[in-house]
This record gives sequence, C-alpha cells and structure tokens, in this order.
Amino acid sequence: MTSSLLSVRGLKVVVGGRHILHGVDLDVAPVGVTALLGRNGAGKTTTVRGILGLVPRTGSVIYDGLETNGLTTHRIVQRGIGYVPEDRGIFASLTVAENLRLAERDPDPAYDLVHELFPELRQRARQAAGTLSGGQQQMVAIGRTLLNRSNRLVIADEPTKGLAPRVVTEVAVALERAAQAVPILLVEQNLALVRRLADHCAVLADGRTAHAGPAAELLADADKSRTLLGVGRRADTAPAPVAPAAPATGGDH
Ligand SMILES: Nc1ncnc2c1ncn2[C@@H]1O[C@H](COP(=O)(O)OP(=O)(O)OP(=O)(O)O)[C@@H](O)[C@H]1O
Repeated sequence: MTSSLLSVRGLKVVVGGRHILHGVDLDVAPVGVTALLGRNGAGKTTTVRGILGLVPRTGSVIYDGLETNGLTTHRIVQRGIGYVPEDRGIFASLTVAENLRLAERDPDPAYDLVHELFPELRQRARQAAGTLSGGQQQMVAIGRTLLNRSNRLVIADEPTKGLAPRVVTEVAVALERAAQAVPILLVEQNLALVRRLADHCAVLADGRTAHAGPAAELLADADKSRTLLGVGRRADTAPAPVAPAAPATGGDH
C-alpha cells in the first residue's frame, strides 16, 4: 500500500481494568475500501472506538499525517472522519431530507455529491427514513457523513450485521457507490461483501493484528482464512456471492 490515510500503530485499550487491545496495527489506504476483519470479540469495534478517541488508548493513530493521540473525539472527527454506526443511527420518523439536514456542518453542504451518488435520496426526500429499504437507509447514513466536505474518510461499523441477504446486497451497492467518492474503513464479517468491496484488509485476533495485506490474497487462502476468521469449512472461504447490483426500488426491508 502507498502512504496511508490512517495509520494505527501499537494501539492498546484498557476498559474497566480489562486489557482489550494489546497492539493493533492498521493502515487505511487513501482510496477504496480497507476491511477490518476478525471473529466475534476480536476487538474490531474497540479499535474503531480507539481511533475515534471514544476510549482511553495508548499507541499512535496518525490521520492525514497528524498524530491524533491526546485529542478529543470532537477534534478527531473535525479533522475529517465520518462515522456510520452499526445501527445506522438514522431518525426513522423524520424524512430523508430532515435526516440529512440534521447532519449539515459545512456552510456549503455537499448535496451535489450525495445526490449524484444516491439519486434515490433526492427522489425520496419527503419519505420517512424508517420506511426506506435497508440499502436506502444505509445511503442516508453514509450520505450524512458525505455532506461534510471535510470528511475524507468514512468508517462503517458492521453495516450488514444481522441483515437478510437481499438487504446485504443493497448495502453493498451503497458502499460501492460511496467508495467512488471517499475511502472507507469497513468493519465487516461478511466475507462475500469483503471480497466484493475491499482492496486491503487487516485481521484482528485477541486484540492484536494477526494479518494485514491484500483482501483478495487472504480470501484466496482457505487455510489462512479458516485460521484467522474461524470460517468452518473450505467452502466458507469462497462465500456465496452477493447478488449483482439491482436498481433500488425501496419501500421494503
Ligand atoms: N466496555 C467494555 N467492558 C468490558 N469488556 C468489553 C467492553 N467493550 C468490549 N469488551 C470486550 O472486549 C472484547 C472485544 O470487543 P469488541 O466489541 O471490540 O469486539 P468485536 O471484534 O467488535 O466483536 P463483535 O464482532 O462481536 O462486535 C470482547 O471480548 C468484549 O466483550
């Protein structure tokens, strides 16, 4: 990988006296999708919380060439990191337009970019966000981060967790489109999605980085994938394909 947009070295986190991260190294490329993988409890979410300064941490987190250690979450995010939480954090009873408006930070919010990537959001501006399809809700969640022109990285935390396969496909489409505009750190367990979207990956195990490199290389190595990710059978490393992108129709989940 050429120079990283985000470079994490020796990240350690202790929560409630418990050592959760023991030394995470992670490089996020300045373009495309970098996947953060690992079994349940490996430390993925804590790593994201560490990057965002939401938990006390030691080690180095350099974003866009500047050390963020010691900065508050507010300051770190202000430097240009958008965060899409696992539950997407959208307001179901508010319209799409209202959800986006609430996220405006710039004097000149980037509606041009958001609507170019996600024309559905313009068409459905007056629709309650809770009635959108799962993929369209993800577009709202990502769109909110992209409204802020200073955001040059989006972190998406397990965007497909617990979703039906059809919705996973919709979310994949949303992420694929977003990745054309902004680099993404994708925390994910769905290997089909990783295969489709990610260029690079890092794998955590027991709070440490156990592997880092091109995503395709890891997924092509059945033994390594099995050891690192706990996929049970050889067939699991050649995951069921995520269905090809279908035009978004909306209205269902
Ligand atoms: N606030 C906390 N207090 C105590 N233990 C915690 C806390 N937060 C996380 N842990 C523990 O730290 C470990 C890593 O958790 P984390 O949520 O970062 O893992 P993860 O890889 O994101 O897992 P999952 O995929 O299941 O969400 C787990 O064993 C978890 O139980």
